[in-house]
Amino acid sequence: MTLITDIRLRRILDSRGNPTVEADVVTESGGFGRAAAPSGASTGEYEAVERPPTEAIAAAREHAVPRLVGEAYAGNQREVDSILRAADGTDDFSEIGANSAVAISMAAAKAGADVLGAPLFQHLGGTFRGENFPTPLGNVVGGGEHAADATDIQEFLAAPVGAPSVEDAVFANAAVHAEVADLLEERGHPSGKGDEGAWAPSIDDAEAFEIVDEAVSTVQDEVGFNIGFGLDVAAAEMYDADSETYEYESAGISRDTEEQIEYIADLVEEYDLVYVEDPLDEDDYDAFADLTDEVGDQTLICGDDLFVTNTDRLVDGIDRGAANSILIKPNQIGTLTDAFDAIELATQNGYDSVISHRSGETEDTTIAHLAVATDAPFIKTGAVGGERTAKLNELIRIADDAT
Ligand SMILES: C=C(OP(=O)(O)O)C(=O)O
Ligand SMILES: [Mg+2]
Repeated sequence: MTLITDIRLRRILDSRGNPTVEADVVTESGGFGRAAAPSGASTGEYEAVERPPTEAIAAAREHAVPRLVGEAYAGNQREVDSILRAADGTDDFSEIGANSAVAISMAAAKAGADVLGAPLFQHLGGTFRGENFPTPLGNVVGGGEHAADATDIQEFLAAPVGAPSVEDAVFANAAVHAEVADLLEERGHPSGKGDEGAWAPSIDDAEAFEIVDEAVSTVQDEVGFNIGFGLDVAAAEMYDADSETYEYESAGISRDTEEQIEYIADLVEEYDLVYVEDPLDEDDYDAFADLTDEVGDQTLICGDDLFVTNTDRLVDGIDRGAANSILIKPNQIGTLTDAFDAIELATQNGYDSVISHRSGETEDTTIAHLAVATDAPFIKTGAVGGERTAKLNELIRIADDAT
């Protein structure tokens, strides 16, 4: 019943106005799944390769589609994904593009769920999935590669860890986002938004810390539950390999690796940070390990560019005690099977998985289902903006249907 009978690929728009790949998968019994690839801006050096969509689509039509249509079952995700890997023939999806691969992989999962008449999270997670829902990390102020002339740290995140429900958490993040706008206005920094819908004011990180801290406290008092504070430093983007320093350009500060570790450890203390992503360069496992040693019992130290959803890199991290959490972005690795394998390996080794959007997104909601299916403690998918609220609203619907 889930034999794949047709795959269609097309170019559609992403949230930055760039083209991306969308896939439709149809099965023998009329099951249908549609999914689209997201796209990063602060991409990790070791990510699977995103090809220009026209090339990725042509290559997938030539190499992957004929091997899947009439041959693979959408309900058998591992089979679909191993055919995608074999059809590509490289380690990094540089032939058919990780964008074509992930779109087909996710569309096949949705077609498989459709045939079963089950929601995607249940198809992926099975009946014995956990009963928890992820806490959304809401990007409220940001810069780095996501906005020009804004903060050096890429993302200042609200983390409503005490929220009694997904719905309360989603609305709390939106409230922090709105409160930040008021504070920026009061301080004379009216601001536009970056790629993920966070405010992108022309201020330095020190002022952003003050503003987000105040906004989080104000909303916390209003809603009556705990809202934490988190960061995606995206430090690989500010690391200068020649001078071996982290360059904070808006503040005119340069930190060597030791200073960077101490700076981050101090921030964890001062702001009681519950989440710190990519605080160090993507090649520096040892520095990640040192920081994890220092503050890993107080906060999540999450590897995004460090691990790129790749089990080989995660094994290296586990061996060296680098980080205690992994960011999961299916398009970084190319298939849902690879993403699941990374989550499973992480769980077995006491690392928390955080499911994530990309800065370039579509209305696709697969990651909301992936987070619920895998019992992930956090999902990072923005606070406001249509392509972000697509996932947040889907989470609210999933929680509503599942409880
Ligand atoms: C979502 C992120 O940004 P991008 O998609 O640009 O890598 C990130 O760095 O976590
Ligand atoms: Mg990141």
